[in-house]
Amino acid sequence: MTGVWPGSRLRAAEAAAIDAACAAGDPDRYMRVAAQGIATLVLRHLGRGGAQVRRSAVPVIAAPLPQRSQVTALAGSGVAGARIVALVGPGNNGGDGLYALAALARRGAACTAILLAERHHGRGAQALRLAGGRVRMAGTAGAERALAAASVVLDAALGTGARTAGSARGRVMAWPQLPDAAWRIACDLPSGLDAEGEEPGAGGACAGTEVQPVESQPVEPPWVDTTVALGAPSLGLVLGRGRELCGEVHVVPVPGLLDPTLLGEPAVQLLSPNEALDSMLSPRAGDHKYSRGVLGLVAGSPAYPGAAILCAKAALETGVGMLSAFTRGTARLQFGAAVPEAVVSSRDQAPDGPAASRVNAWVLGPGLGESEQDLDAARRVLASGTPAVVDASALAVVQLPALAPVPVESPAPSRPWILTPHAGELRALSERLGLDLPDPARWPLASVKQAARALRCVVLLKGSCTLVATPQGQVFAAASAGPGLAVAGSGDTLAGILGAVLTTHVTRSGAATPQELARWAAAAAVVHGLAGAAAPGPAEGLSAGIRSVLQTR
Ligand SMILES: NC(=O)C1=CN([C@@H]2O[C@H](COP(=O)(O)OP(=O)(O)OC[C@H]3O[C@@H](n4cnc5c(N)ncnc54)[C@H](O)[C@@H]3O)[C@@H](O)[C@H]2O)[C@@H](O)CC1
Ligand SMILES: Nc1ncnc2c1ncn2[C@@H]1O[C@H](COP(=O)(O)OP(=O)(O)O)[C@@H](O)[C@H]1O
Repeated sequence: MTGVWPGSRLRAAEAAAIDAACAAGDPDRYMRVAAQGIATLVLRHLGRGGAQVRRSAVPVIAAPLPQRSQVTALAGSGVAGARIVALVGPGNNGGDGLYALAALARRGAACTAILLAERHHGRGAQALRLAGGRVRMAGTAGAERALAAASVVLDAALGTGARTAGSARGRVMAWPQLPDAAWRIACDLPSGLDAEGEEPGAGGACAGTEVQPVESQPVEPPWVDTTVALGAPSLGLVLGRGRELCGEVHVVPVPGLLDPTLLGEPAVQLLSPNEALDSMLSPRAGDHKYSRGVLGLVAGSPAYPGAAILCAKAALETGVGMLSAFTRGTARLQFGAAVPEAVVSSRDQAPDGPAASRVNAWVLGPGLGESEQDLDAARRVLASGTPAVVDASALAVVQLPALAPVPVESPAPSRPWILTPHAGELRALSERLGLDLPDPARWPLASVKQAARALRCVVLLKGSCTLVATPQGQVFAAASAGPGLAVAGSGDTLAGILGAVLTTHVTRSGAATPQELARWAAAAAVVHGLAGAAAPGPAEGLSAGIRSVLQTR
């Protein structure tokens, strides 16, 4: 897993190492390592990958869309003569950019640094000049020409220091438009994106929004094809607009820079595709359908028959031993015809009828509807204490725990549930139960943590980066999904994947800790995102996407 921290924590954890490098007479020691990482990613784009890039060849976050710039033809054509421009800000982010350009100029690229402010990193600029590169002020004819001709643009205007601008707040930097036709790479994070801000009250802004300088206009962060996080990724890359703007994210290790004791626990842990796929249990040689696990489904209603079908198909593709569906009316017939593998019973059989006796875990909610009769079935299942995914309209039956919140050290959850709201559903839950959560659309991390703590169960908040919190405050994240998943029925598919993962795990290993539940939930969300990328289009196709993703294991 890759830890993600607020920018201020990263800055605090690197301060001592940078001070020590200064005292030793080599203040730019870490900056040169970071710059080498940036340069090698540019070289890889140009078709001349270096060793460091091969080591970090798998990005921690894959681009949500195919690369947006149009310059794919350049890839493979090599570095000699490539026109590379860096937009250089006044701080150390600009220093990274200057040193990276210097490294690329030494490899034969035609490199120009465009200074966005008078103040800049002098030694970095000197290194660039010595390597044969040019330094131009923004707004000059030379700068404009270089920018227009660039095939690669490095955004090194602002990094994690953007928010702590201090005296520079109010001074507006020259901010040229990045050319669409160039491949764009950001140094640490797209400039002007806030790396901070987990919760309201800490300065107003939240991670992943544009920084708000006190007196000047907010800087509009650019979108880029690739972001190179230096040392470790900051929260701005996963929250808010981060997923939309940062493209593919690579972490360049900068050994010795970050002091682990000052860094502490990450705010969020990102699950990689491989880690997620490893959480998908394959059947063992001796398995039979019951040892593999039976998933119970309280879903579908005459008004919404399709959601239960999408959910069931996703669960079957992910892999369960058996699926037992409890539905009603005309939905029962439709479900039986569409999912012939399932045993279909009437809703009032859940969870005590014979067909429910072997159910190891439940999914409640997809297409359930709002009638009291249907919601009662969900209530009965929750009262049974069997692990459950609580989705869609079933969220309406969740109540606050009877006891005061948080026996934080409790090893197993008394409520082995995974709630799966999107921001609107979490807001509604918060209002109904008087939780007083911050707005989940604006403060996803704070709201999901507070919800999990108050409800004393695992909460998965859906979004472009899906966050899963335990009552103890640990948060896992899935950032594999693209906006193609924003289609009706996509959430039902996630519930099905999650139901299958939950069922197979609890059947094999028994009671689960909240941390295990949360990790499985994040794994399911990663697979959901990968399935969306493999099978773009209507949600019906996501089952085929799941199959192709799981075949890569
Ligand atoms: N010093 C080192 O050895 C290392 C530095 N690192 C880099 O350093 C960055 C942080 O550097 P800094 O702390 O210098 O901060 P930044 O370079 O991110 O930006 C802060 C600078 O920009 C100015 N500024 C901020 N907002 C402004 C605005 N709206 N208009 C005009 N000026 C504005 C501030 O006064 C300050 O000088 C990281 O993001 C990373 O890129 C990494 O390379 C790791 C190693
Ligand atoms: N822009 C986006 N980028 C990535 N994933 C998205 C985006 N929009 C939606 N999703 C994902 O798609 C799913 C939508 O779920 P939901 O809103 O419950 O849909 P429905 O109820 O129609 O099935 C969630 O898993 C969410 O994380």
